[in-house]
Amino acid sequence: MIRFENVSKTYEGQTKAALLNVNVEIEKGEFVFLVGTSGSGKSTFLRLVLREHRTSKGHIMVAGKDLNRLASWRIPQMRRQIGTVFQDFRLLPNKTVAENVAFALQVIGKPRSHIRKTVPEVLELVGLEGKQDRLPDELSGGEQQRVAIARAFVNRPMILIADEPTGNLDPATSEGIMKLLDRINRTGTTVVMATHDVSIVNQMRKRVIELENGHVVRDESRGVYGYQH
Ligand SMILES: Nc1ncnc2c1ncn2[C@@H]1O[C@H](COP(=O)(O)OP(=O)(O)OP(=O)(O)O)[C@@H](O)[C@H]1O
Repeated sequence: MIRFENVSKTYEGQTKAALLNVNVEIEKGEFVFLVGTSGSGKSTFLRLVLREHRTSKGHIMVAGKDLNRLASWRIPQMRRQIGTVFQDFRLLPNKTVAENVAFALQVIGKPRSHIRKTVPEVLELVGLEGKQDRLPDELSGGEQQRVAIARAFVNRPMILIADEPTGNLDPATSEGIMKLLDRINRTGTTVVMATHDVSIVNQMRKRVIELENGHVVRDESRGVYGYQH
């Protein structure tokens, strides 16, 4: 589903590479944690998958397509297949819960009848039934993140990218969010999540890819956050 072939990325004006000779293959339906200290290259990895940046060297294949060869006009179409969730939720503050989720479908031209049917379904899936008319600031952080996940998933993307989705949440709330991401993963969606959350990684026992100074230094199935000694 996602393949990095000898990928290096050096940002403009920088001498040090943010990623260096990264080779990674993520299969359809996998759940992968990306870990590593601040600045190790996790966000760069995710941004390259979204084609927010180009590689400096090497190739990235997403669903069989080489991102370097993708015409610019095809990028929005490619991104529709990838849902994104961030630490800071990024909801539209003046739209209700339902409107935030519906908006994701409106912008890709889905018919109104489809939106009317799909939005309540996905709100139920994320556990927000009854809260569809609230504004984001009338919700807890965990609920806001559920809206963001509903919005990312409503279009049933092949891949869900989550950059520190529990970074602003307490441990109990984070656990609920992880259960939800796990449930989404079980529908067949490939999930790639960058995190610093030790206890979550240790609890979930999924594949762990660790980056250090832009290198992959560890790639373990059913891994833990740090090395086991
Ligand atoms: N837009 C940019 N321009 C220049 N350098 C950048 C840019 N974005 C990231 N970098 C550099 O690339 C390296 C990797 O950064 P990246 O954001 O990928 O790390 P990270 O592992 O996601 O860190 P964090 O856990 O703090 O989010 C760092 O040295 C960073 O300073």
